[in-house]
Amino acid sequence: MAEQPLLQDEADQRAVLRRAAPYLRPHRGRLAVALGVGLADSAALVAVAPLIGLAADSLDDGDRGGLGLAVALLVALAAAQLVLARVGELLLIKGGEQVVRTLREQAVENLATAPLRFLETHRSGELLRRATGEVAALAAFVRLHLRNMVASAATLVFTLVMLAGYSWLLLLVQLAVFLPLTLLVTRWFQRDAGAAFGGKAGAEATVAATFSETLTAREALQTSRGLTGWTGRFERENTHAVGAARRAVRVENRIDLVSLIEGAALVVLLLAGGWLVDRDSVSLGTVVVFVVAGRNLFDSFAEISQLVGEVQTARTGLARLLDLLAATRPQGAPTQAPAGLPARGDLRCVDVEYAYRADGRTLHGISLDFPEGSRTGVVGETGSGKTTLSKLLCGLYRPDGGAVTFAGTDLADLPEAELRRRIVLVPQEVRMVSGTIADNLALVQGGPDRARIGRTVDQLGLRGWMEDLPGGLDAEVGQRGGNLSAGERQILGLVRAVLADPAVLVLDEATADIDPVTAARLEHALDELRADCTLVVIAHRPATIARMPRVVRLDGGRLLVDEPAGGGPDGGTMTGPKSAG
Ligand SMILES: Nc1ncnc2c1ncn2[C@@H]1O[C@H](COP(=O)(O)OP(=O)(O)OP(=O)(O)O)[C@@H](O)[C@H]1O
Repeated sequence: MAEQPLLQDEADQRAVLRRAAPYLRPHRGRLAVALGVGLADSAALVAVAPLIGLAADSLDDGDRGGLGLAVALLVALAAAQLVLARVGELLLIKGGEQVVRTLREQAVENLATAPLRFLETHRSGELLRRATGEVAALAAFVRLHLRNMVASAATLVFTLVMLAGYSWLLLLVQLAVFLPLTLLVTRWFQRDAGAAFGGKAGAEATVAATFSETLTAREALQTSRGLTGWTGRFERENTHAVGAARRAVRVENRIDLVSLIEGAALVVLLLAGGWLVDRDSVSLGTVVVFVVAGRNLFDSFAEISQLVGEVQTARTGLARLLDLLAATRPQGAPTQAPAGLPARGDLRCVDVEYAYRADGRTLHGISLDFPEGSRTGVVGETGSGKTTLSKLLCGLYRPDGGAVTFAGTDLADLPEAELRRRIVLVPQEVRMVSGTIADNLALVQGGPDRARIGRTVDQLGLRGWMEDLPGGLDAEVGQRGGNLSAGERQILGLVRAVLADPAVLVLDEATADIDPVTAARLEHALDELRADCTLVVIAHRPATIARMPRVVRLDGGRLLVDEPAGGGPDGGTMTGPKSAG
């Protein structure tokens, strides 16, 4: 079984910043300037306390000149701080938003090129949540809290350094009360924060994924049994999510204990300061500096403590997003087609093995040649592995063993765009994007214009059908093509495939939802495709297979029959085991 990176509910929260570094790097200049201005802002704030201390000492000494200077400096500092605070905030928000934008774009790009198996293995709601919800939470953190976080941390450090310059003794007294208790509380918080916040985010993502499945599978769920069972599951997940949110709040509340510790530290500071002034060990101004700066100290610590929850949420979101980016990072994807790769060629699979699960193989040693221009029907009972084979033939899955090659080149060595130019799959369920029919047909590489679309519609004998559609080419297809019937979507899927003019066209039950008369007409038109287009048609409908000169039958993931239809000799190369079928 091919190794699939699986996303975990509780993201890896180690070294989050180091893992985020590649996304920060392009914006490091802007971020450095923003940080520099932020630090200058904090330094200006911290400088207020010594100036008030200077004013207090000048007042105590009757020094009017010193008092005037201190007041003038205070006014200048207040004005500078106002400007620095605003500029720093704007720069930091702008830098942070750029980083978030880079992450968002990368997530969308990675998901658009992620291997099909990765997308199939994860619930789309979960992927959506990581690629949009977590990014939105990060953007909100940047807008609302990042600046406060940086300013508070810088203020805390600068204040400690400044107070140490005034009186080691008073600082030690203050820290002896404040620090050990606060560290204990913080450690208590941190011990459970990762699991609590990760659990909350994971539980919310599960609810979101189930909700999005409710919307996509609502018809199936509307039977009374389906809905009851599903509602029960939704309730259980919801209860779990509420429990996880409560746990996160309880853990977050632990941080509030820091306010109590602050009060105790201030009382101790005033007692010790009064005693030291009484003994002339420190000046009155120094105690004033400690009281004023102490406020900064506690305020910034309180701010940090209050933001710890937000930081943890943002950190968890970032970690979940980074996990998604790591799991979907394009790995060694070829960027250039091998020199001389022809536009047309033989498709071949050699000893192909494939397993979805570790406990059982789906395809066993399939070897088949599809020479250029050949027409092959693939049949087999439900679950025999036809769709799996079609995805391997188109390079949407990588074989666990053996290889699929086009014109002698392993599909794994072809860049995605080159592969799609040559091999196109039309599945039973045709995907559409919102917009008009013309928009959907123009999605083909090269963006065909209306004239070319018109010619292809004519070629497939669909002119009348298209004209009967209200709005014709300009009809809105609705969300996921919901304004069209399943058969109409299939017809458009076929038109789109023919417009792509691939070397190999693989149809997996691509006409199953179309009425037999229209299907026969379309299939006849497909027979008339250019002679060098290889056609592989998977179908249960006998009339569809009857048109094929060669038939391959799968049974339990093994090649049972590979022979010209009706046992004739003109069905193309046969390399697999043959039987009478
Ligand atoms: N995404 C998947 N994850 C796990 N198992 C899968 C997946 N898709 C298919 N299978 C299993 O692989 C086997 C082959 O499935 P496949 O869809 O290839 O059969 P099929 O011949 O195309 O069937 P049908 O005629 O119903 O379309 C089945 O047993 C199926 O349960």
